[in-house]
Amino acid sequence: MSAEPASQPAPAVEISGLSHRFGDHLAVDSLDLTVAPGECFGLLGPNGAGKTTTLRVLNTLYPPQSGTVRVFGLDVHTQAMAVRRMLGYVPQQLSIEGALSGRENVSWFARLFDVPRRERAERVAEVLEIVDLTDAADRLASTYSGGMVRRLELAQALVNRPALLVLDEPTVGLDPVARDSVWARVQDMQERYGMTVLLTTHYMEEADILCDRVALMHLGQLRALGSPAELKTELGPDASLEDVFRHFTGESLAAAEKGGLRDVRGTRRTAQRMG
Ligand SMILES: Nc1ncnc2c1ncn2[C@@H]1O[C@H](COP(=O)(O)OP(=O)(O)OP(=O)(O)O)[C@@H](O)[C@H]1O
Repeated sequence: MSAEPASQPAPAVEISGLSHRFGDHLAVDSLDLTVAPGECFGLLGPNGAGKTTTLRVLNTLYPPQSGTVRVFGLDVHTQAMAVRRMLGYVPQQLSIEGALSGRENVSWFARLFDVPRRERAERVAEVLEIVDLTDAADRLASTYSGGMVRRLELAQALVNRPALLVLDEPTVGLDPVARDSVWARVQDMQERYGMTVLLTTHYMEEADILCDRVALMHLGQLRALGSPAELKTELGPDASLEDVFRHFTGESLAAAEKGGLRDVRGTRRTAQRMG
């Protein structure tokens, strides 16, 4: 009897022919993308490239208008609840409640994501420890610095031990030390639990260091795909990932960062409202 062929593990993310319109505007245009399990994958591109829209379809927030999106083989449209259980998501906008303590914020997410009641307190303490917020856990979140708020959001996203962690510009508006601290936690989690990470960032040096592969999007379309090293080598011996970005989008990073600053101001306004 011939042996059964070994079945391939499903990709962590499989996007085929995804398009998404807002009225007449085509925000995502026939996107095909596959992310392997365990990979750290960066979705890059200037403001308005379609990155957040893609993540929102993936996160089951928007139903796919055309094409298919699967997370570990599960269809985001027909198996949305099962997909949500596999996901941790840190959105661009702040998602924490300033009038609750750090611990209460994470506990609330643990309830929301069906972490069994008996395990909740322990899991909440575990993720607060991972993001180095144990000492501050019982302070109101409105007293946290920007970096602490981002680390708290990371703790929220991690509390259900997601197989896929989706981060939409998690370090925007943070100083370099706080940014490093967020990424160190993400890498630690990835190593500990073999998590797949899909992130967007406007910081090319971060993408270069952190990501196994990156996709460059522009005007809703995929323009380049590969490891940072491959993309840089294709462009020239001394090319940086910023050069690759400029080459494929025709935009300067300064323009992209201008949008980033807009986001920072928005983030800060939200933080002020919280506090
Ligand atoms: N809810 C919406 N209604 C109308 N247009 C939208 C909506 N959300 C996004 N868009 C438009 O779709 C396009 C893609 O937006 P998206 O937020 O996905 O881009 P992005 O690559 O994430 O940009 P950024 O880096 O600024 O976050 C943009 O032109 C944007 O203005």
